[in-house]
Amino acid sequence: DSIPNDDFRVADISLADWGRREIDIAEQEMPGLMATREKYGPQKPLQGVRIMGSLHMTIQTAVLIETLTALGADVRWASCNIFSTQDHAAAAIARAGVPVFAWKGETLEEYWWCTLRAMTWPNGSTPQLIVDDGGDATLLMHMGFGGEEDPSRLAAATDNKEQQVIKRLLQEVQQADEGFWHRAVAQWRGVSEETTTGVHRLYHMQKDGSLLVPAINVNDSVTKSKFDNVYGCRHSLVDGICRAMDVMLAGKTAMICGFGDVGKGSADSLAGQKCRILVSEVDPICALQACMAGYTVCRVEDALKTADIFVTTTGNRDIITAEHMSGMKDQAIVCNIGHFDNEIEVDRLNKWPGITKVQVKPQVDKYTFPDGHCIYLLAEGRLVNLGCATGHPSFVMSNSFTNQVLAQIDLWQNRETRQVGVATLDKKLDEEVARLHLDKLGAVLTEMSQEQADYIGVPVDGPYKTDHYRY
Ligand SMILES: NC(=O)c1ccc[n+]([C@@H]2O[C@H](COP(=O)([O-])OP(=O)(O)OC[C@H]3O[C@@H](n4cnc5c(N)ncnc54)[C@H](O)[C@@H]3O)[C@@H](O)[C@H]2O)c1
Ligand SMILES: Nc1ncnc2c1ncn2CC[C@H](O)C(=O)O
Repeated sequence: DSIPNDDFRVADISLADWGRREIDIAEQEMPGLMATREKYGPQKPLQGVRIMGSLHMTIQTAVLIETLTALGADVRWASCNIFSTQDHAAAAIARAGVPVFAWKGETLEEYWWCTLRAMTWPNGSTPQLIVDDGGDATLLMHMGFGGEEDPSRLAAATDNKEQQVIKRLLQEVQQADEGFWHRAVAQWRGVSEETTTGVHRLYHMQKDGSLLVPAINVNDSVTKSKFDNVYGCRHSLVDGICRAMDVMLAGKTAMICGFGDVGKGSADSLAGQKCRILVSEVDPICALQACMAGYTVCRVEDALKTADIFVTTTGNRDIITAEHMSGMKDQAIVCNIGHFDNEIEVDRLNKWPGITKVQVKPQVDKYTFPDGHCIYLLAEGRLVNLGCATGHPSFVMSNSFTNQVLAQIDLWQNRETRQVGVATLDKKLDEEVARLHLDKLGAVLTEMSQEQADYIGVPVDGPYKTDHYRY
């Protein structure tokens, strides 16, 4: 059980030493973050800044947190997924004195309670900056603010369980302190968003005029999305499926839904294990890319009788329906590596007439349909690499998180002038992040002569590409 405490809540604080030992290893694999501590540590650019994070509480995130505190920040943290916390990482961070509210296997009510606690300092103050992953912290701030503008918004009925949980929590806050969210937004200077789905949410709010603060889209730094989303998933998808099912992958047929950054890495992950790869796509360009990779492009419904493994990677909803699962091969494995669990119709699966569900082990559920065939759903449709394994390894997360730290510094240093809206980091910073990670791999860069630089029209020291260049 989690251990109640005045200003942190983790599963088991006695795991802290184990967490610390693994953080020590991770630091050796995260040169970008360690270089950022060395470069910016002395000047403490985030001195005293209240930063709240809503981002998977993993060993890698622990190194991010301790980089932010090394730069002077006053940090509080929650995870952005009910299954993604690594309890020994949370324990180590709590032991280091950072208020963290996260444990693997939170209920939805506990998840949103953790998010609110991470947002609320003991003296009642709230974050000046947010590090968000998927946009749940940004959502809570905006829904809270909106609920104070118009309380009927919180009273509006919804059949979505998570929305019900959030609205109940916000009504409790409103009863306790009706001006809380207006004061919170008045203190809030910006948010840096980690992932594709969270960035979609930000652009949507920018477009409908509801965005309340400046935001930096970290996902679209090349050294984030073309690394974490691709190579991180290539590494951690197969890890998640193997830890969950320990099934022989070679020779089996895998259906990858979506062939964007995550889909490309996911397809390579299972192709690397000699699976036959099918791909579904709505975008003809990505579909053509899948063909060029030698994969078969078809629809989910075309694969039901042939695919042994289904992986959703779209950031969209209802990709694998309950009907799809009712028509799948016996023993099919179904999982999602997109940010939210709505890619698979889990609620409708649970309500399917005559369905039976048996938990094989945590995050592995066996569903048997009335006709006798069964499917295995991993991590209840939540992102399988963090729910069934430990997510991406440290080196690739160092690229993502170095962008996060640079974004937090940028948001704070430009807080007086930056406009409300969504921006990305400069290409020079993107190239600097890549540069920080080359030595670790023994890469030796070539330097252009001035004549060469002039010939291709770029500065000798970069930026080396135009803003519209596609890597
Ligand atoms: N689990 C992880 O470690 C991890 C890491 C990075 C990103 N993500 C998440 O993964 C998701 C995908 O991210 P991305 O960067 O690859 O996005 P992306 O936009 O590059 O790719 C998504 C692809 O899905 C396709 N798609 C959309 N609807 C579809 C449908 N109905 N059927 C088939 N294809 C469809 C799109 O055309 C697009 O090519 C997001 O939710 C993102 O937040 C997860
Ligand atoms: N090890 C990890 N620590 C923190 N975040 C991680 C890790 N592995 C993947 N991610 C990113 C998840 C992705 O950004 C998402 O949440 O959609």
